[in-house]
Amino acid sequence: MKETWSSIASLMGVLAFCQTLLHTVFPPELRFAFLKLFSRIFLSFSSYCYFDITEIDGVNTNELYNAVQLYLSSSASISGSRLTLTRALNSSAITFGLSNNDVILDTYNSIPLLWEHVVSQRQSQSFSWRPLPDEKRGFTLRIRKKDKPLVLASYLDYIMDAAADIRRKNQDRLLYTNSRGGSLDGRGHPWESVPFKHPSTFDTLAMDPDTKEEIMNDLRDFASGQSFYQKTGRAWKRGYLLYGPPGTGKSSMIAAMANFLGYDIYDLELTEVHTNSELRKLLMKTSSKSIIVIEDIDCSINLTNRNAAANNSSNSNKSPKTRHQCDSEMGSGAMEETGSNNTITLSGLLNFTDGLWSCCGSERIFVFTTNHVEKLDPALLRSGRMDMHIFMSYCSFKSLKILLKNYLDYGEGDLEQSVWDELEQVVDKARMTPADVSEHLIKYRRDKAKAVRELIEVLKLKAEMNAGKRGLELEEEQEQEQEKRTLVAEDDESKLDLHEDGKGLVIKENGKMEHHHKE
Ligand SMILES: Nc1ncnc2c1ncn2[C@@H]1O[C@H](COP(=O)(O)OP(=O)(O)OP(=O)(O)O)[C@@H](O)[C@H]1O
Repeated sequence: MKETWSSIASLMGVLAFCQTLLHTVFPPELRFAFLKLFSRIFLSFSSYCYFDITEIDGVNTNELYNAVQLYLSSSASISGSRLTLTRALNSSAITFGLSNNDVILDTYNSIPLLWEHVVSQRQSQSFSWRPLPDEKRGFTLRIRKKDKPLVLASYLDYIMDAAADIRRKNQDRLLYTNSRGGSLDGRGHPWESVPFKHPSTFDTLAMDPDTKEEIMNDLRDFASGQSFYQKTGRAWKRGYLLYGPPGTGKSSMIAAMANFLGYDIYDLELTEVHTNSELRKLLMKTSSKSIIVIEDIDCSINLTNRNAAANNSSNSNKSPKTRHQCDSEMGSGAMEETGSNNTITLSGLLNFTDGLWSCCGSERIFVFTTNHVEKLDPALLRSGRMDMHIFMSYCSFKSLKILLKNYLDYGEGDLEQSVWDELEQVVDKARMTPADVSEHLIKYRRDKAKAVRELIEVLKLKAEMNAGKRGLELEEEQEQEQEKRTLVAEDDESKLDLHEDGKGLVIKENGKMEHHHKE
């Protein structure tokens, strides 16, 4: 035993001596050159080539490194045996990552690719304006030499796109508002943001399934249409007009759109914007992949103009009216432009949505909502400005089925056919909004059978009321028609009739006839 230890000690001594000799005979520069030469020879005989993607490129952060890290964190790579877990700021999702100096195999178009996460200690820095992390991190991609052109042409782009998608999905979406009277926050941003957590999706939205499918396809085409918009030279934007009575799901539709595409929402409160240049600044500060919403467009423009006019004339300090006040006060000339440069006008707004500014930003969706489509200026409705007009209607039978599924978990077979028939018969006539139906279902949701029974009763009552109202309206219309006819008849009699009968001018007034003979 003692002999073994003494031979190990003497071996170590010899090794230490050799190392000192090596360091003295071969200075570091020579050793480095030798290693380089060796690796070149190795690479020229190897059938693989290697790409290093370092975290920090010089002093700049390498975007590709972050993208690869995210890409490798996607579910496909969770099969690795040792992974790191992270949760980023502003995110509710946990992502997986490759551990230090671990490898993972990926395939792209059936080509095998090996990724290694290389982490080494950084040599201590003497002085730097921008201190670098202690660890030097990077990814090394190993591919077969013959696959190199294909990988370089599309694999890296594919990774960048996939990473952007993952980033969007992981990151909580934000809801931006400009309700600070146009002032900037501490960091000079005109928008305030809060995490956007509206749970509405196209699945929960109660509306005609065909229309829903059409809208979803339209959104899909838009989101994946970069090359189409580039090829045709059109601005990459799309406008939707949502109209219908209050409570039919316009706001829910916007939330569903945002959740479907993973876009942020900018809720543009026009009553807080006072000039066209303010509006331009706000729009310029929106990011791509976002939905810019202008709710109650009829009220917003009207209010601003009216306030501006009031301020100009009396310089009074009136507080802005709410949308609901506006709703009840709306006159028909809502969309008039003031023409003044200092005031936000319809044309100012339309100029932006028309694409004059779109050269500075792309992939934006505009959504305008209104409860009074008939009051909108035709300029706004012109095709090209609003690409799709979506009517959000009262609760139909198809919508009702979705609400019953959402709130009571009742599917086709869960209710007797006679109940479905009864619901189908009254729901259109009742003209209830999905909001009212939802309220009702929430109220009785603990007793599902009662909820349906009560709903049928309410629908019937509303249908009867509507029929009665319609009856009264019809009676009123008939009376008015009759009155009109009487007036016309009376008017006919009292009408002044002038004509020539060859002998002279004949004047017929109130049934009496007078002849004025020619001289
Ligand atoms: N089509 C719908 N599908 C599912 N839920 C709906 C629908 N319409 C309304 N609701 C329910 O009613 C509530 C109010 O609806 P929402 O605010 O989307 O209507 P709106 O048309 O935007 O109303 P307003 O014009 O008053 O803003 C929603 O939170 C949702 O629960």
